[in-house]
Amino acid sequence: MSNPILSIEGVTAGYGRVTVLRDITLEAGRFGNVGLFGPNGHGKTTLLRVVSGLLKPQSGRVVFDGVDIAGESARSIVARGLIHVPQGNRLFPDLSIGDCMALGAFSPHARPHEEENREKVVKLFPKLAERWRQKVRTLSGGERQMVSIGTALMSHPRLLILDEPTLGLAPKIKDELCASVLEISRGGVPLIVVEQDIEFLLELSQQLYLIDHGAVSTEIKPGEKSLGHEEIMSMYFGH
Ligand SMILES: Nc1ncnc2c1ncn2[C@@H]1O[C@H](COP(=O)(O)OP(=O)(O)OP(=O)(O)O)[C@@H](O)[C@H]1O
Repeated sequence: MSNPILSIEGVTAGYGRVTVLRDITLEAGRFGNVGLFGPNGHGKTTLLRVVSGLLKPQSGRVVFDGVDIAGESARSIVARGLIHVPQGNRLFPDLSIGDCMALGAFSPHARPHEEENREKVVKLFPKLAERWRQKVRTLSGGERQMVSIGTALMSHPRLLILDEPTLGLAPKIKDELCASVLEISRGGVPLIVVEQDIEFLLELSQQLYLIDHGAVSTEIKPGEKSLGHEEIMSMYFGH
Protein backbone atom coordinates (compact mmCIF):
# COMPACT_ATOMS: atom_id res chain seq x y z
CA MET A 1 0.00 0.00 0.00
CA SER A 2 1.41 3.40 -0.96
CA ASN A 3 0.34 7.01 -0.55
CA PRO A 4 -2.40 8.17 -2.89
CA ILE A 5 -0.98 10.11 -5.83
CA LEU A 6 -4.29 12.00 -6.03
CA SER A 7 -6.68 13.13 -3.31
CA ILE A 8 -9.91 14.90 -4.09
CA GLU A 9 -11.07 16.65 -0.95
CA GLY A 10 -14.57 18.09 -0.57
CA VAL A 11 -14.93 19.16 -4.20
CA THR A 12 -18.09 20.98 -5.22
CA ALA A 13 -18.37 22.00 -8.87
CA GLY A 14 -20.82 22.68 -11.65
CA TYR A 15 -21.68 24.81 -14.62
CA GLY A 16 -22.90 28.37 -14.03
CA ARG A 17 -25.50 28.21 -11.31
CA VAL A 18 -26.02 24.47 -11.66
CA THR A 19 -24.13 22.44 -9.07
CA VAL A 20 -23.24 18.97 -10.37
CA LEU A 21 -20.70 17.66 -7.83
CA ARG A 22 -21.41 17.91 -4.13
CA ASP A 23 -18.60 17.59 -1.64
CA ILE A 24 -16.79 14.76 -3.39
CA THR A 25 -13.91 13.15 -1.51
CA LEU A 26 -11.91 10.29 -2.97
CA GLU A 27 -8.36 9.17 -3.57
CA ALA A 28 -6.45 7.36 -6.28
CA GLY A 29 -3.23 5.44 -6.61
CA ARG A 30 -3.02 4.01 -3.09
CA PHE A 31 -4.21 0.51 -3.95
CA GLY A 32 -3.78 0.53 -7.73
CA ASN A 33 -6.43 1.52 -10.23
CA VAL A 34 -9.62 3.35 -9.40
CA GLY A 35 -12.87 2.62 -11.17
CA LEU A 36 -15.67 5.19 -11.22
CA PHE A 37 -19.13 4.06 -12.16
CA GLY A 38 -22.67 5.24 -11.94
CA PRO A 39 -25.67 6.20 -14.02
CA ASN A 40 -25.36 8.59 -16.99
CA GLY A 41 -25.40 12.26 -16.21
CA HIS A 42 -24.48 11.95 -12.52
CA GLY A 43 -21.17 13.80 -12.74
CA LYS A 44 -18.36 11.35 -13.54
CA THR A 45 -17.07 13.32 -16.54
CA THR A 46 -17.47 16.57 -14.60
CA LEU A 47 -15.28 15.15 -11.84
CA LEU A 48 -12.59 14.15 -14.35
CA ARG A 49 -12.73 17.63 -15.87
CA VAL A 50 -12.13 19.20 -12.46
CA VAL A 51 -9.15 16.91 -11.86
CA SER A 52 -7.51 17.73 -15.18
CA GLY A 53 -8.05 21.48 -14.93
CA LEU A 54 -10.78 21.78 -17.57
CA LEU A 55 -13.28 22.98 -14.98
CA LYS A 56 -12.53 25.06 -11.91
CA PRO A 57 -14.24 23.74 -8.76
CA GLN A 58 -16.40 26.07 -6.67
CA SER A 59 -14.71 24.71 -3.56
CA GLY A 60 -12.48 21.90 -2.36
CA ARG A 61 -8.96 20.69 -3.06
CA VAL A 62 -7.45 18.47 -5.73
CA VAL A 63 -4.09 17.34 -4.38
CA PHE A 64 -1.77 15.71 -6.91
CA ASP A 65 1.56 14.49 -5.61
CA GLY A 66 1.28 16.71 -2.55
CA VAL A 67 0.31 19.92 -4.39
CA ASP A 68 -3.17 21.48 -4.58
CA ILE A 69 -3.78 21.83 -8.32
CA ALA A 70 -7.43 22.93 -8.15
CA GLY A 71 -7.84 25.86 -10.52
CA GLU A 72 -4.44 25.34 -12.18
CA SER A 73 -4.44 25.43 -15.98
CA ALA A 74 -4.94 22.17 -17.87
CA ARG A 75 -1.61 22.75 -19.57
CA SER A 76 0.34 22.91 -16.33
CA ILE A 77 -1.52 19.86 -15.00
CA VAL A 78 -0.45 17.92 -18.11
CA ALA A 79 3.11 19.06 -17.43
CA ARG A 80 2.83 17.42 -14.00
CA GLY A 81 2.07 14.11 -15.69
CA LEU A 82 -1.65 13.95 -14.93
CA ILE A 83 -3.13 12.97 -18.30
CA HIS A 84 -6.83 12.77 -19.20
CA VAL A 85 -8.18 10.93 -22.23
CA PRO A 86 -11.66 12.42 -22.65
CA GLN A 87 -14.68 10.53 -23.88
CA GLY A 88 -15.16 10.36 -27.65
CA ASN A 89 -11.72 10.72 -29.29
CA ARG A 90 -11.17 14.46 -29.38
CA LEU A 91 -8.40 14.42 -31.97
CA PHE A 92 -7.40 16.82 -34.75
CA PRO A 93 -8.79 15.08 -37.86
CA ASP A 94 -6.11 16.32 -40.28
CA LEU A 95 -3.13 15.24 -38.23
CA SER A 96 -1.45 11.91 -38.93
CA ILE A 97 -0.97 9.30 -36.21
CA GLY A 98 2.71 10.24 -36.10
CA ASP A 99 1.82 13.94 -35.67
CA CYS A 100 -0.51 13.09 -32.76
CA MET A 101 2.23 11.12 -31.05
CA ALA A 102 4.70 14.00 -31.46
CA LEU A 103 2.10 16.38 -30.02
CA GLY A 104 1.59 14.05 -27.06
CA ALA A 105 5.29 14.31 -26.23
CA PHE A 106 5.27 18.13 -26.42
CA SER A 107 5.37 18.79 -22.68
CA PRO A 108 8.92 19.36 -21.29
CA HIS A 109 8.59 16.47 -18.81
CA ALA A 110 7.60 14.08 -21.66
CA ARG A 111 10.13 15.11 -24.31
CA PRO A 112 13.14 13.25 -22.89
CA HIS A 113 11.06 10.03 -22.92
CA GLU A 114 9.68 10.43 -26.45
CA GLU A 115 11.54 7.54 -28.05
CA GLU A 116 10.95 5.01 -25.27
CA ASN A 117 7.26 5.96 -25.11
CA ARG A 118 6.88 5.69 -28.89
CA GLU A 119 8.27 2.17 -28.69
CA LYS A 120 5.77 1.32 -25.94
CA VAL A 121 2.87 2.69 -27.98
CA VAL A 122 3.90 0.77 -31.10
CA LYS A 123 4.25 -2.44 -29.08
CA LEU A 124 0.87 -1.91 -27.47
CA PHE A 125 -0.92 -0.90 -30.69
CA PRO A 126 0.90 -2.47 -33.66
CA LYS A 127 -1.99 -1.36 -35.90
CA LEU A 128 -0.93 2.24 -35.40
CA ALA A 129 2.60 1.54 -36.57
CA GLU A 130 1.23 0.21 -39.87
CA ARG A 131 -0.74 3.43 -40.39
CA TRP A 132 1.73 5.96 -38.96
CA ARG A 133 1.29 8.57 -41.75
CA GLN A 134 -2.47 8.04 -42.09
CA LYS A 135 -4.71 10.96 -41.08
CA VAL A 136 -6.96 10.63 -38.05
CA ARG A 137 -10.11 11.37 -40.06
CA THR A 138 -9.55 8.23 -42.13
CA LEU A 139 -9.27 5.92 -39.10
CA SER A 140 -11.95 3.66 -37.61
CA GLY A 141 -13.45 4.39 -34.18
CA GLY A 142 -11.29 1.72 -32.56
CA GLU A 143 -8.13 3.03 -34.19
CA ARG A 144 -8.96 6.57 -33.06
CA GLN A 145 -9.35 5.35 -29.51
CA MET A 146 -5.92 3.71 -29.80
CA VAL A 147 -4.50 7.03 -31.04
CA SER A 148 -6.12 8.88 -28.10
CA ILE A 149 -4.63 6.49 -25.55
CA GLY A 150 -1.32 6.32 -27.43
CA THR A 151 -1.07 10.13 -27.44
CA ALA A 152 -1.72 10.12 -23.69
CA LEU A 153 1.07 7.58 -23.17
CA MET A 154 3.43 9.82 -25.18
CA SER A 155 2.72 12.48 -22.50
CA HIS A 156 4.55 10.22 -20.01
CA PRO A 157 1.67 9.91 -17.54
CA ARG A 158 2.20 9.50 -13.82
CA LEU A 159 -1.57 9.10 -13.51
CA LEU A 160 -3.76 8.30 -16.50
CA ILE A 161 -7.47 9.08 -16.62
CA LEU A 162 -9.64 7.26 -19.15
CA ASP A 163 -13.26 8.34 -19.66
CA GLU A 164 -15.30 5.47 -21.11
CA PRO A 165 -12.50 4.05 -23.27
CA THR A 166 -14.63 1.27 -24.77
CA LEU A 167 -17.70 3.37 -25.57
CA GLY A 168 -19.21 2.53 -28.96
CA LEU A 169 -16.62 -0.06 -29.97
CA ALA A 170 -17.49 -3.33 -31.71
CA PRO A 171 -16.93 -6.40 -29.48
CA LYS A 172 -13.68 -7.62 -31.08
CA ILE A 173 -12.03 -4.18 -31.08
CA LYS A 174 -13.32 -3.61 -27.56
CA ASP A 175 -11.65 -6.82 -26.36
CA GLU A 176 -8.37 -5.72 -27.95
CA LEU A 177 -8.61 -2.32 -26.31
CA CYS A 178 -9.44 -3.78 -22.88
CA ALA A 179 -6.37 -6.03 -23.16
CA SER A 180 -4.23 -2.99 -24.02
CA VAL A 181 -5.57 -1.01 -21.05
CA LEU A 182 -4.79 -3.94 -18.73
CA GLU A 183 -1.30 -4.06 -20.23
CA ILE A 184 -0.81 -0.32 -19.55
CA SER A 185 -1.82 -0.91 -15.97
CA ARG A 186 0.65 -3.82 -15.61
CA GLY A 187 3.32 -1.38 -16.81
CA GLY A 188 2.89 0.50 -13.53
CA VAL A 189 0.89 3.60 -14.52
CA PRO A 190 -2.02 4.02 -12.08
CA LEU A 191 -5.36 4.58 -13.77
CA ILE A 192 -8.66 6.26 -13.02
CA VAL A 193 -11.26 4.78 -15.34
CA VAL A 194 -14.90 5.62 -15.95
CA GLU A 195 -16.48 2.68 -17.68
CA GLN A 196 -19.97 1.29 -18.22
CA ASP A 197 -18.70 -2.26 -18.81
CA ILE A 198 -18.76 -3.45 -15.23
CA GLU A 199 -16.98 -6.76 -15.92
CA PHE A 200 -14.04 -4.87 -17.38
CA LEU A 201 -14.08 -2.29 -14.58
CA LEU A 202 -14.05 -5.04 -11.91
CA GLU A 203 -11.13 -6.76 -13.66
CA LEU A 204 -9.16 -3.54 -13.92
CA SER A 205 -9.81 -1.78 -10.60
CA GLN A 206 -8.62 -2.36 -7.07
CA GLN A 207 -10.83 0.40 -5.69
CA LEU A 208 -14.29 1.45 -6.83
CA TYR A 209 -16.45 4.51 -6.28
CA LEU A 210 -20.11 4.74 -7.18
CA ILE A 211 -21.00 8.30 -8.21
CA ASP A 212 -24.66 9.00 -7.69
CA HIS A 213 -26.31 12.42 -8.03
CA GLY A 214 -22.93 14.14 -7.97
CA ALA A 215 -21.73 12.51 -4.76
CA VAL A 216 -19.83 9.38 -3.75
CA SER A 217 -22.54 7.02 -2.56
CA THR A 218 -20.39 3.89 -2.15
CA GLU A 219 -16.67 3.26 -1.87
CA ILE A 220 -15.21 -0.22 -2.14
CA LYS A 221 -11.62 -0.71 -1.05
CA PRO A 222 -9.64 -3.92 -1.51
CA GLY A 223 -10.35 -6.48 1.16
CA GLU A 224 -13.42 -4.64 2.44
CA LYS A 225 -15.97 -6.30 0.27
CA SER A 226 -15.83 -8.05 -2.99
CA LEU A 227 -18.62 -7.10 -5.28
CA GLY A 228 -19.90 -9.22 -8.09
CA HIS A 229 -21.63 -8.10 -11.22
CA GLU A 230 -25.15 -8.56 -9.80
CA GLU A 231 -24.50 -6.54 -6.65
CA ILE A 232 -23.06 -3.73 -8.75
CA MET A 233 -26.12 -3.79 -11.00
CA SER A 234 -28.44 -3.62 -8.01
CA MET A 235 -26.49 -0.59 -6.73
CA TYR A 236 -26.97 1.01 -10.14
CA PHE A 237 -30.64 0.34 -10.59
CA GLY A 238 -31.90 -0.26 -7.05
CA HIS A 239 -33.46 -3.47 -5.80
N1 LIG B 1 -20.66 22.03 -20.33
C1 LIG B 1 -21.75 21.84 -19.61
N2 LIG B 1 -22.60 22.85 -19.35
C2 LIG B 1 -23.69 22.67 -18.57
N3 LIG B 1 -24.03 21.49 -18.00
C3 LIG B 1 -23.23 20.44 -18.24
C4 LIG B 1 -22.05 20.55 -19.04
N4 LIG B 1 -21.45 19.33 -19.09
C5 LIG B 1 -22.22 18.51 -18.34
N5 LIG B 1 -23.29 19.16 -17.84
C6 LIG B 1 -24.33 18.60 -16.97
O1 LIG B 1 -23.70 18.04 -15.83
C7 LIG B 1 -24.38 16.84 -15.41
C8 LIG B 1 -23.36 15.73 -15.26
O2 LIG B 1 -22.81 15.42 -16.54
P1 LIG B 1 -21.54 14.48 -16.69
O3 LIG B 1 -21.19 14.44 -18.14
O4 LIG B 1 -20.50 14.89 -15.74
O5 LIG B 1 -22.12 13.07 -16.22
P2 LIG B 1 -21.58 11.61 -16.44
O6 LIG B 1 -21.88 10.87 -15.18
O7 LIG B 1 -20.18 11.64 -16.90
O8 LIG B 1 -22.52 11.06 -17.59
P3 LIG B 1 -22.15 10.17 -18.88
O9 LIG B 1 -21.89 8.82 -18.34
O10 LIG B 1 -23.42 10.25 -19.69
O11 LIG B 1 -20.98 10.81 -19.56
C9 LIG B 1 -25.44 16.57 -16.45
O12 LIG B 1 -26.67 17.01 -15.93
C10 LIG B 1 -25.04 17.44 -17.63
O13 LIG B 1 -26.16 17.91 -18.35
